[in-house]
Amino acid sequence: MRRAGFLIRRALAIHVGAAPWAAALSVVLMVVGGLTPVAVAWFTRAIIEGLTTRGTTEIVTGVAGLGLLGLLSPVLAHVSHYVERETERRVLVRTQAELFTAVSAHPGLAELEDSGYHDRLRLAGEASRYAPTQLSTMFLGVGQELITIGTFAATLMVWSGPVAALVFLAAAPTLVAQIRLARLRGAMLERTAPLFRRQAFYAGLLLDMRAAKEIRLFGLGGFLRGRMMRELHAAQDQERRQDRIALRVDGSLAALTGVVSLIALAVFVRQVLNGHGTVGDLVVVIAALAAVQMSVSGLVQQLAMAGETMIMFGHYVDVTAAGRAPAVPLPEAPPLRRGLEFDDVWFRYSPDHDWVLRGVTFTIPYGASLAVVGENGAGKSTLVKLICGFHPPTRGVIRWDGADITGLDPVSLRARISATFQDFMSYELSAHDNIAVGDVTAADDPERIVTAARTAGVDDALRALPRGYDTVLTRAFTDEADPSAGVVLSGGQWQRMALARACLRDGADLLILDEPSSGLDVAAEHEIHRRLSALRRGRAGLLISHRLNTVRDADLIMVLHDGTILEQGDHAALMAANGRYAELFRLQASGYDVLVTGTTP
Ligand SMILES: Nc1ncnc2c1ncn2[C@@H]1O[C@H](COP(=O)(O)OP(=O)(O)OP(=O)(O)O)[C@@H](O)[C@H]1O
Repeated sequence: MRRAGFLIRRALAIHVGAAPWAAALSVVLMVVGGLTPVAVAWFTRAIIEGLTTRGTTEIVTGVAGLGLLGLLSPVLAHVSHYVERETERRVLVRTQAELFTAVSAHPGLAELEDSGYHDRLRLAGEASRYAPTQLSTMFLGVGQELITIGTFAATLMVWSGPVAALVFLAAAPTLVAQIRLARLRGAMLERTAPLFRRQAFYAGLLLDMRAAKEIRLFGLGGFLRGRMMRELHAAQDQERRQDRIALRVDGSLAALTGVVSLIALAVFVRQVLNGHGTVGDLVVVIAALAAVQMSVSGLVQQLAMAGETMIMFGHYVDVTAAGRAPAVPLPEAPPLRRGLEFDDVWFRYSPDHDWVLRGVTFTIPYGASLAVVGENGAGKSTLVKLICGFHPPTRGVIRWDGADITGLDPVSLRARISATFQDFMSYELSAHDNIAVGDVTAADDPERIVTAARTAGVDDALRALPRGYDTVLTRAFTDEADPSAGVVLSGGQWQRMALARACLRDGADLLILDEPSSGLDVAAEHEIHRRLSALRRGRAGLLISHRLNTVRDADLIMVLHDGTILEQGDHAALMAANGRYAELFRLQASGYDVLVTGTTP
């Protein structure tokens, strides 16, 4: 109950904060709406009493009252509709801003890699569109129904206290049942969330341009569609089961209320026949019974929806509350002058996973470069995620100029790092914007964008596009008037774009390059590495690569194997040691000779 109260207060706060005048108007409309049915009943009674007793004043009062209500009601219905729509719009602006601020405020990746968080996020996203408005509207709706029921209760009491009590007691089980049903429905929504998420995933995959080639070549359409439909059927089965329970409960309780109203009506008709009351009184009683029945079913609907909406809104409140800035702001990361140090770092993605890093210790002195090599899954990219503060080390410390990075403000730390990730993004934006996302402060400085593109060796290719740097790099949003407007780059060109993004942050203290040239041809790779080693100069550099010819210039080379450092040293030392590095280097060099000269050494 305390949680329900908290959620309603939060929804009302969003409503009032987004549209204060609309909230005030809604309260007025609620009171007017709640009093209207009883006013209609009493004015009708006045007319009937006037007609039977020839009382002109009563007839005039009744007709004037009904006429006024007849005029006001439709106008107020339109005003109310407008106020609701305007409130929805303003609340949506507020909730979308709040939700996406919270999502991007998460400093790490742990939440985003958690499927439970994605379910909550999906529900929170849905809730942000309607829940706060619906909850506050329901709160007002319940208020309106209670005013109507209260005023009619007083009316029925005038004629027969016990019958009035019976009518209201009959409504009690309905209300209790609705609260139970709302809980069941909430639990059902949580069970169906993962099913709908997977259904959306398969649907998205079927529509994804990047997946289109493999889906067609491997004939995956039917397979993926089958999985999508399986998830949809499973989710709908849960919904159907819930709807059938609601049908049984609601149907029985509605019949009970109907029977009780019928008994009450028979009692009142008998009372009038026995001379205790007039035809006008009977009209009011009939109106009261009908109104109470309507209001109870209105309340039932409001409460049924309120329970469900509250659970959905709860996800919104939880998601937006998490990821807020810490109460005590962390100190900013200082400029890197000494270096970056890993001190006995152990890491696993969760307690259920195996260790990925097992006691890794190394230092990248400022001004020097470290190259990390090792087989697939050795933990190389995980090192990058830890340096960027996406995950904290499970044990051990990473120091940035001597300071533990978990104690530093992550935003300021990342501002001092530039990186190309192995799984870099290809944004469906213009070529200019695709580079500018590396440092949005350069968005209005074409000179910096072009310089970065030149360093990454992609400037010529971008100039040759139909609209140069303004060409949109996707065919998904093509302009019908100009079909050449959208262009798709090659894999290697996209990799250069990712490099250009990293080059744009030319003031960064640490440059991280994770497989920066895996998609480039041999000549291009050589050229790019020449430029990148110039870029690394005068700062700390971390290069991860499977192509050992690209790492030989690094000051220190580290071979990672199953999360531990197998060997380290510069190229010459490692070759002399004749260990794993030397073995791999010779293997690759022989492959290269076969490729280039057609001879084996
Ligand atoms: N988000 C994650 N959650 C759980 N396990 C993960 C996650 N990311 C990576 N791993 C696991 O961590 C291990 C190391 O992965 P990592 O990407 O660091 O390897 P890598 O050395 O960069 O490999 P590659 O050369 O193939 O890029 C792998 O076993 C991988 O399955």
